[in-house]
Amino acid sequence: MPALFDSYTLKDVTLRNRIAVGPMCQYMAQDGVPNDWHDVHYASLARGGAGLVTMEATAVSPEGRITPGCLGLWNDTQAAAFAPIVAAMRKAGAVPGIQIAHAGRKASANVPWEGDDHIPATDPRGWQTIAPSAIAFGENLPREPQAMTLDDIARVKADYVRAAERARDLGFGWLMLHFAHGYLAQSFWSTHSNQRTDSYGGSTENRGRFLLETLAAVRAVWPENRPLSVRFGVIEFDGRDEETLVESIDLVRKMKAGGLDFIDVSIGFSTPAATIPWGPAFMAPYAHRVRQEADIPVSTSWYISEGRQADALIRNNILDIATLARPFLANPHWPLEASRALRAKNTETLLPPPYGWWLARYQ
Ligand SMILES: NC(=O)C1=CN(Cc2ccccc2)CCC1
Repeated sequence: MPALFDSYTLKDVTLRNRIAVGPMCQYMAQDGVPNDWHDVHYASLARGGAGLVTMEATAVSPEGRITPGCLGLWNDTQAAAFAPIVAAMRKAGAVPGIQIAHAGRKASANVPWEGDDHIPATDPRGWQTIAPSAIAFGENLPREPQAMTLDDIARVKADYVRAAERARDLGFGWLMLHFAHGYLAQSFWSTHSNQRTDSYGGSTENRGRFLLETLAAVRAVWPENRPLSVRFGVIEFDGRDEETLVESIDLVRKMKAGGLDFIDVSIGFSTPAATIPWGPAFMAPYAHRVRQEADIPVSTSWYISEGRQADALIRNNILDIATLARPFLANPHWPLEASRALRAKNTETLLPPPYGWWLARYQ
């Protein structure tokens, strides 16, 4: 029976435990370049003992950023600044992961604590966004995106490939494509946002095309022996959940056939008219359903916060990995808290010696 502090091996990568730090936008970059904020943030998360630390949504192009403060991996200056962060995460014993992303019609926004809304068209900090169709998300993100041409689609796929190559060459051990949360890839899948009449819109096959083509293009350059995952919104909580789940699980099967190794199951967030059933580990049942029906290892996040809760999800084979995000903002050493709750005997090795040696003694 697997447990939270068991190792996990996928392809040639082994995580020291089943705990993953999920990607969390920091919005602290300039021109997409990592700086001392990211250096300290990611090193401290890795030193906290998690098996996998996935860096935040990193844009594959300038217009793919959610905000001007997002990280990017579209040029060599950015790539060079990631190198010491990857090294620090590895040195701390975590597998370094990264999420590469394009925000689509949710791009060109102010950071959450400065409005969490679209930058006005008159403000030079913003930019014209692109999406499958010229349909705005609404509410705090009212600006209408430009409908993508087939050339735009080809370019963005190529941008994903270039970012994946840079992540590969930087030595990241785990790559996650951001196919969730109403951003570009999710917006091709959802009829809330995709009303194209060409081969990228209409049928489920057409709406899944951008995701499958992008996955295939990235798979071709991402090493076969390193896990390739996606974070994908399988449900919208928009009143059509069963229909969306069935279609989404079928698309996950196609992604697996296309070389996907792992999926982090999340929410579509394609419409402001969603009713999210917030609650303890509320996405775990959906993730488990994807795991069983698409026969692929899964993680999920969302309101997983306690050691025993996370351990139960692993022990009962609900999830293969437990992804936590905000609990790690509150406590980068969350795995220590969990190991104490579970009376695990790994404090000595969980944290680096300057911490772990003392914490394992003189209780
Ligand atoms: N880059 C991402 O995937 C982000 C996801 N978020 C999770 C979230 C979504 C909706 C409501 C609460 C939290 C917050 C902002 C950035």
